[in-house]
Amino acid sequence: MVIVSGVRYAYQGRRALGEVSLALERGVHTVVTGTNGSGKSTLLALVAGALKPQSGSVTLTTSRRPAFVIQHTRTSEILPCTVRQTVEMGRWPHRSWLLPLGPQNRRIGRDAMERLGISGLADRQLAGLSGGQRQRALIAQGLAQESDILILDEPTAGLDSAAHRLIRLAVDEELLRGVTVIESSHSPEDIERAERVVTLEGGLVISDTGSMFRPAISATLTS
Ligand SMILES: Nc1ncnc2c1ncn2[C@@H]1O[C@H](COP(=O)(O)OP(=O)(O)OP(=O)(O)O)[C@@H](O)[C@H]1O
Repeated sequence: MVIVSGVRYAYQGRRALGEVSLALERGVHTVVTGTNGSGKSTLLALVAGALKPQSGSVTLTTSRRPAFVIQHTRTSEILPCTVRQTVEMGRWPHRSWLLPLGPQNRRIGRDAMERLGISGLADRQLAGLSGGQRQRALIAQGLAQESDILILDEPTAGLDSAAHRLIRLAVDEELLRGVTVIESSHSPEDIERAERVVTLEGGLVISDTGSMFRPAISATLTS
């Protein structure tokens, strides 16, 4: 589904990612972990196509653009849009050219807000929200894209346990739909739930468990 082959990336000549090669299988939940500055966000941005490899290549065996959810701390504090507008941006690639979003696209946006427990915030400005609320809006935008690859950069960082659980549930639902999920996390709980854990250090992969049995999903969905 995702083939990262000999990828390197440096910011202003300083190495962020050394030579990284990974093949990520369709429908597998991979968590990328590692210390601060180890290159997790850079790797995710390269897979998402938000950054271009300076050498090597990233190949996706899908024609759909991955849904890439950045950390809320990386969004502008002054974005002039509501939560609803933010989430509905996830539907823009699906709308007819220059036309407003139709009822089907709006319904998908509403469903995504509901899954993240933010329907009551729909008309609030994104900039006026707490960090955790803003993070949930960004994740709802990612879900609304209905891509077959969902890339989440530290989606649960700084969230309370209720929000954490909603996000885990949403991710599990995506996995059951066959979506390939790649997320970065420092959380032992998130790492425990992953099928595959890739650990970076200094821009290099220092351990990779490969795909493992997925034990936690059905338990979460039935509890
Ligand atoms: N826009 C940037 N400009 C310059 N250097 C950057 C930039 N973004 C990241 N870096 C550097 O690249 C390296 C990898 O950063 P990256 O954000 O990928 O790490 P990370 O593992 O995601 O870190 P964290 O856990 O703190 O989010 C770090 O040394 C960081 O300082």
